[in-house]
Amino acid sequence: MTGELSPIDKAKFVAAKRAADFVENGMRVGLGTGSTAAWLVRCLGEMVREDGLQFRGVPTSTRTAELAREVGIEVISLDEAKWLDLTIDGADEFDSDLNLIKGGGGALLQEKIVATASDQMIVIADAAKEVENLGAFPLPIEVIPFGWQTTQALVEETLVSMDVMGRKATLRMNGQVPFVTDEGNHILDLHLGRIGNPRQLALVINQIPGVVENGLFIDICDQVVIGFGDGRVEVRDINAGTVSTDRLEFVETDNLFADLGD
Ligand SMILES: O=C[C@H](O)[C@H](O)[C@H](O)COP(=O)(O)O
Repeated sequence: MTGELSPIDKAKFVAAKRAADFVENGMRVGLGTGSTAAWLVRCLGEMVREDGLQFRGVPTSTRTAELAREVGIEVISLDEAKWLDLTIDGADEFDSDLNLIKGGGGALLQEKIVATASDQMIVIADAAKEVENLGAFPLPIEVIPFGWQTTQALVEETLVSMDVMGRKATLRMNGQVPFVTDEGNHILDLHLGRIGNPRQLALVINQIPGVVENGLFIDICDQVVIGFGDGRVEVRDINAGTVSTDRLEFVETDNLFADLGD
C-alpha cells in the first residue's frame, strides 16, 4: 500500500503513531483489533525493525496475531504473559468518561479480557469516535450459537425496561451466513440510539443466559489518543484531562509497509 491516505486514515495513523511511543523495552503489551489498531501494529513493527524496540505482544484476535508476526513483533498468549503493562486498542465510540463501545470488528471478547488484564488501557481513535452519549453505534454482544434466537428475544425483552431509545437486536452476518467470532460465537448488534446508563446496561445484559460478553467497556480505558485528519493528535487522560497536543507528520507509507509485501 502506498500513496496518499484519506483524512480518516491519517487520523487513525497519527493516533496510532503517538500511542506507539508509550511502548517501552521489556513491556508486555495487549494489541487491539481493527483498522486503527492495525496501524499501531505496523508502527510497532517498524520500531522493532528500525529502532530495536523489544517487547512482547498479546494479540486480541487471529488477524492481529497474523499481522503482528508479519511485521516482526514477538507474539505470546495471555496465559504466557499473565498480566500486561499496557493495552492499546481502537474503539467504535468513546464518551467524556472514556467509556467505550467496542466490537465493531467482532473481537470484543478477547479485547475485554486483555484490556482488563492490563495495568493501563490506551484507546486510539479518530476524532469522529467521540460522542456525548454512547449508542449511535450499534452495541455488539457476543452470544453462543446454541439457542441464539431465544437469547435475542430475551435481550430485546430486557431492553424494554432499560434507559435506551431502541431495542432491536440483529444477528451479524458474514455474507449469507452468521458471523463467527474467534471463539466460535455469534454477534447480536443492538440498535439502541442512545444509552442513558451504560454501566447498568452492561451489567444487565451480561446476566442473560447465552450472552458471553457485551461491547461496553466501562471504567477500563485510562487514556485516549485522538487523531485528526490534519495530523493533530491529542492525548486525554481519565483523571488529568488533556495532557498533550502535538502535530505529527505522516511518514512514508512505503517504509511502514516495506516488509509486508503489498
Ligand atoms: O472488534 C473490533 C474492535 O473493537 C475495534 O477496535 C473497533 O471496532 C474499532 O475499529 P476501527 O479502528 O477499525 O474503527
